[in-house]
Amino acid sequence: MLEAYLGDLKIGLILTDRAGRIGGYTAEAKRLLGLPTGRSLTGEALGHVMRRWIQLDPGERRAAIRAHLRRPLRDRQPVSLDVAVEGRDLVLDWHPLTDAGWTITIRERAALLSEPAQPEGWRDHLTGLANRPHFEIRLKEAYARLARTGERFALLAVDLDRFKHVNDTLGHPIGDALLRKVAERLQTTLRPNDCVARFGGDEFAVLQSGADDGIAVQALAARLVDLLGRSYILEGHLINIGASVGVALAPTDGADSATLVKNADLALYRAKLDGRNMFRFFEAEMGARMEARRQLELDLRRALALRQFELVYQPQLNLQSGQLVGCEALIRWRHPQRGVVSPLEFIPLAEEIGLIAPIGEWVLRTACMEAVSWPGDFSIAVNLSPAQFKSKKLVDTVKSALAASGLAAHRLELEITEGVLLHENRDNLAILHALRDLGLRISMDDFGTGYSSLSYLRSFPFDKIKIDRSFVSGGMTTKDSMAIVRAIASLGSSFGMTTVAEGVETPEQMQDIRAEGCTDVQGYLISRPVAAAEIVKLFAGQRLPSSIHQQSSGARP
Ligand SMILES: Nc1nc2c(ncn2[C@@H]2O[C@@H]3COP(=O)(O)O[C@H]4[C@@H](O)[C@H](n5cnc6c(=O)[nH]c(N)nc65)O[C@@H]4COP(=O)(O)O[C@H]3[C@H]2O)c(=O)[nH]1
Repeated sequence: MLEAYLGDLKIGLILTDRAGRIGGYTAEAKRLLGLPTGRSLTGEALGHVMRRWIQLDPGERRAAIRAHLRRPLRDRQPVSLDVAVEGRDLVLDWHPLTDAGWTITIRERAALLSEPAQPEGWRDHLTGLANRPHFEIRLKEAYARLARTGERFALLAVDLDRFKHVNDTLGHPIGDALLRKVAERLQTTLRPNDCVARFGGDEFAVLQSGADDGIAVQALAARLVDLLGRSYILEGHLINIGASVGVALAPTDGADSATLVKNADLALYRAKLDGRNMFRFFEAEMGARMEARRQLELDLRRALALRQFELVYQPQLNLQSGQLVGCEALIRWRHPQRGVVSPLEFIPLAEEIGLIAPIGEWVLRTACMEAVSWPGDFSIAVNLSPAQFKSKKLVDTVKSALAASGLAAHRLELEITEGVLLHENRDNLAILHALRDLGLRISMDDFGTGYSSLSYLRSFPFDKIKIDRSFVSGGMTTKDSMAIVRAIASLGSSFGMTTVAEGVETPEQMQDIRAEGCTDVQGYLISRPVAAAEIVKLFAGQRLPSSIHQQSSGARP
């Protein structure tokens, strides 16, 4: 008989006939499958033998295993299955034989590892998920399977959004508990041959096998984002985090593990840049875009030292007096090859790579130095990015810029956006109060575009509200926009704040803004942002377009 013939070959091997009855097997196969040594398997149906240990699995997985095997076995295609039998991680491979039977090889995963590791050595200690070395082996196996059977697969790189915040505010024990919960949720999405791993920190990865169509991969990616983004309750804390997912498909997005991992990471990076809490599939141009960004980052790191920044100034007009009252400083980056780079392009990058503090300090010092030489009492407004509030030095930097330039504090205005007050940030509120105590003014920029603009007015006594230009020259219907402008202007007037309408481009817009009760305007109609020498001339001569003079003195054009 075959059993005697195969003897005690040290591999797990089972042969079946076309009807699925066992014709031969090795003792190792019995050992691995946890079957009693004395019992002969010859003539038994393989399905019957398998049922015993499939039964050990929870119901959901049992059905999944059957579904996983059904089609390949029917179509006589090779198929692999990962199962746990009596604590052993096994890999079973079915191969069709020419006589219509099958060979089934059974291997213990430990034997697949190059170094003799215990199962615990494959696990992430905190969550019990696979760890990176184990995941890499599974990836290699998936590639081997792909070569053998053509079975495609997907790699989903998962990163938690705002995890660091939970760790920082609620402490590491809660952070750890949260990671365990995330692991549990991830495991519920698994099918028999999938693998989920924690790479460390809040980085996870899922290997989705049998990903022959993008639809199944997309469904899993969407499910991960949804599942991990649902609220968690841990030790009485309601915790809301999100998850970003980057997807790379094998073999299209990577012919080897390293490329696939790199491309899934690029897609993940894109998901984060696009606003987090979403998934993105890898696209070939992501690599090129990443490279372009890396180059921009290198250039930006050198820009301060190479003196490539300059400031332009955009004046603001008081509607009642018809006089210019001050201006906003806006940064420009004059790059030798790229030309003038917009702050919208490089400020977010500077925030991300930690360069905003030195750049912001340069803006502040330069603006104060320039403004001190202007005639009269014109104010100078400087934008502060929320990231600048992270530095403990902000108040000292402002103090020092005022002292070094000799600019009177009441002439300096700092513009902040809602990011500074998001989540009722107490530290930032304390910094704002300390800044105001220096005698300068604080204004709320881009008002009306945030989530809860009105509530910010309650949390801090702003001196000025700047109404976002989308309400003035943006796409909203004029009627709706003007209703909002009117509401903000009346709010400002009852709080005793100046209200500046931004982005005024036409005499008609200016006329409407005046009718709604705003106190000041800023926009291309008054002047585009201009160089320092030019703003001095504007202030000295008050040379404004005639339509503005007519309007500001009350006449209708
Ligand atoms: N279509 C139109 N646009 C108008 C008009 N009037 C002014 N603008 C533009 O609107 C932006 C106003 O600045 P912001 O809302 O503070 O928005 C600023 C601000 O958030 C940021 N930014 C600029 N300079 C600095 C800086 O020194 N530090 C920081 N942290 N952010 C800055 O970059 C944003 C964009 O700045 P810019 O590109 O200079 O764009 C400026 C200005 O050129 C108009 O009538 N029509």
